[in-house]
Formats: sequence, structure tokens, C-alpha cells
Amino acid sequence: MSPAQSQPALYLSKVERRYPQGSSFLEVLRGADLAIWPGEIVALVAPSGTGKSTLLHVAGLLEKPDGGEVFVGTKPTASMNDQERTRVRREELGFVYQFHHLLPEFSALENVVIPQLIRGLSKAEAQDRGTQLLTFLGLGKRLDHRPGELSGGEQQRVAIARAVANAPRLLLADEPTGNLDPHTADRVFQTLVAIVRASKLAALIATHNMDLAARMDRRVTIRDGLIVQLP
Ligand SMILES: Nc1ncnc2c1ncn2[C@@H]1O[C@H](COP(=O)(O)OP(=O)(O)OP(=O)(O)O)[C@@H](O)[C@H]1O
Repeated sequence: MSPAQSQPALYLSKVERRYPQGSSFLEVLRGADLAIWPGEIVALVAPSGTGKSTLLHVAGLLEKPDGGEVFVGTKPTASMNDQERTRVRREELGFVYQFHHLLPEFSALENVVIPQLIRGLSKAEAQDRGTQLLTFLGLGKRLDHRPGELSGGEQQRVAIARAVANAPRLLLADEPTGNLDPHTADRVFQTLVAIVRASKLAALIATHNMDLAARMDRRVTIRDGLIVQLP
């Protein structure tokens, strides 16, 4: 086993998250434990309101846990300040949402290049990598198209390329195909799996789509604020 594989890409240890509700608190996560290993694609499947988005926000360092620890690789993040969390988020995490949030005035390639420039890559390196990624995702002939000139599935593939452009350790996705028709959703999911496998990323993907969940390596749910493995 290589050193990279001997530690989880993400490890949530006894994570707690609660929100004020009237005079008390709504306890959404009550000690959630979850490890995701490099190369693994894990489906997060749970009824509405049980805490999927909360879990993704905590795992994505967008919200701090009220208790427990979130390790990205070996790094404990709970006591990091905002600047450190932003750096880990930018360098080690990739995000894909139901709606792509691409920059409408920039081309597909520019949308993938910009985060790499922010990370400090040269323009030539960023363009090379962006072109390779978009070509891998079947968009080699769409590099110069703006999001408004692309289909929904193509836009979502650009969003996937953007999310993995900085070679993150972990991809977090919230209903990445939820806005697409079943056929397009299937194709986008296939490309998502292909890129995760090719890059040896770890992925946590929240979905209501049981067919897609069945094709991932593992399925987990949230029950009474805890992570429970599904068959
Ligand atoms: N910022 C907040 N303040 C107060 N309550 C919140 C906040 N965010 C989420 N909640 C509550 O926490 C619970 C879990 O919300 P969350 O959005 O994580 O659920 P979910 O499983 O993602 O739901 P869905 O599948 O409908 O998106 C819900 O009852 C929600 O109302």
C-alpha cells in the first residue's frame, strides 16, 4: 500500500453540528464518523432534511463542526482559522453542485483555467491541463464556447473539469446530476466516475438517484445524526 493510500482522503471523527432552533438546538450531526479512501466513490443517500448538505458543508470546510474533528488527509481542520481553511479548500477539495455556477462571460476553457491561475500555475500550464481535462470529458471541440452556448450536460462536465483542475484530494458533490434528464445524467455520471478513477481522487456524492448510488463503491446514510453504512 502506498503512503497516500494508507490514510483516508477525508476522515470525519465524531462530528457534531447543531443549529439554533427557538430556545434550544436542532442536533443535525451527533457524532458522525466517516472515512473515505483515495480512489473511493461514496454515495450519500438520505431523506430530505436529515443533514446531507450539512455534512457536505462541514466536510468541505464551509461550516465548522460544533464538536469532533475533520481531517483532510492527515490535517486536522477544526481549529484552523478562515484563511487556513480557505487554503485547504482551494488546494485539496473540489466541489460540484446541482447547478454548475460557471462564470457566464468566460469560455469553457477559461472557466477551468481561472482556478488554476488563482492557485499559482502559469497560464500555459493551466491551459494545457484545462484542454486535457475538457478533452477527456468529451468537450475538446467546445473549449471556446461560453456556458450559455453549451447543453446542460456539457455545462456540468465543464463544472466537473473545473472542480478537479487543481488535482484535489477529495471531490464533494451535491446532486451533481439532479438538474439533468436521466440519459444526460447517466453520461455525466460516467464521466465523473472516469475522472475520479483516472485521478485517484476520493469522492463523496450526495444523490437521491438510487441507480447512480448503486454504481458507486459504497453507500452511506444519515440516521439520528450518525453515519450508517448501507448495503
Ligand atoms: N443554517 C441553518 N440554520 C438552521 N437550521 C438549519 C440550517 N441549515 C440546515 N438547517 C436544518 O438542518 C436540517 C438538515 O438540513 P440539510 O440542508 O443538511 O438537509 P438535507 O439532508 O441536505 O436536505 P435536502 O435533501 O432537502 O437538501 C434541516 O432540518 C434544516 O432545516
